[in-house]
Amino acid sequence: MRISAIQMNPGADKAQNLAQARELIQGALADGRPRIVALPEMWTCLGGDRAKKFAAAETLPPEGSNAAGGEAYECLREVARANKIHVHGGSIAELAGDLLYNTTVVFDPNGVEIARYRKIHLFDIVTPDGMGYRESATFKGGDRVVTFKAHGTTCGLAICYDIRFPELFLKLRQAGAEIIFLPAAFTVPTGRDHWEVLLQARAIETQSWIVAPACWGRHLDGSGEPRMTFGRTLIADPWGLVTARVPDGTGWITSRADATVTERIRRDMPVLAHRKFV
Ligand SMILES: O=C(O)CNC(=O)[C@H](CS)NC(=O)CCC(=O)C(=O)O
Repeated sequence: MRISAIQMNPGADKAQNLAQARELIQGALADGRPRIVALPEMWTCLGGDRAKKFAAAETLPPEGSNAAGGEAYECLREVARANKIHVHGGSIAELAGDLLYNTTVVFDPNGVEIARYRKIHLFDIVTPDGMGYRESATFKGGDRVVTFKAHGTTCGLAICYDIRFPELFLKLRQAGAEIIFLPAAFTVPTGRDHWEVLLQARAIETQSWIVAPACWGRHLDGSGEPRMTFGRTLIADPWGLVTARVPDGTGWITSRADATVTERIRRDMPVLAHRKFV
């Protein structure tokens, strides 16, 4: 199954971000004939203040209802249906009372939402450059481990900072995942030292393909300090090798996630059966 991961440079203008996403997805489709296209974390609004984040956020329709949603939600649905592909919608801000959820939605080629995952681990840390992040001031954490099936393959969902919690990835593997999506907006100091290592480690441990679309560059909203993200969108195979990565700038990569590779690695090195503690 061929999968594309998109690297974007979203700002605080939602309409511009939607246009950028559509253009990059069309590029990936023309170039690589993927069956699944995946976007990065918070591609609808990055670098904006709290008010901009709330303005870009959407109320999601009740899960399983197939009712109409907001602008980004319907944009993802339309791209899936028009191109007959699965669309992994990176993550978008979901209205949840006085806070938001950081939420992934996935659409099948008929434009039906087949999965919804709310980021579990929130980024409340200080990076080595002294910058403080408090995601929990704006977002609530989810509490459900989510997988979905695409063309018979089980796929698992995680978002950004979740990558640092291997127990979530073990749960995804135990739920049958062979491909795990990790949309991100990594900081530059943590990305430089941890991004590839963490993704490769999770790929090796879970013996799964890891698809990690990332935001990249400066995210300006015309006021205050620009926010910077690391980028380096990549796909790793279940042996942990990086099969493709996007250089600085916007763009995409496409890799073929070959199930026979996954099966062989899991058969020859049955780490799941060898576990002692969980
Ligand atoms: O807040 C938004 O607008 C979008 N969300 C993000 O950018 C999130 C929370 S601040 N970023 C991360 O989780 C970075 C993780 C990271 O960089 C690491 O684990 O090192």
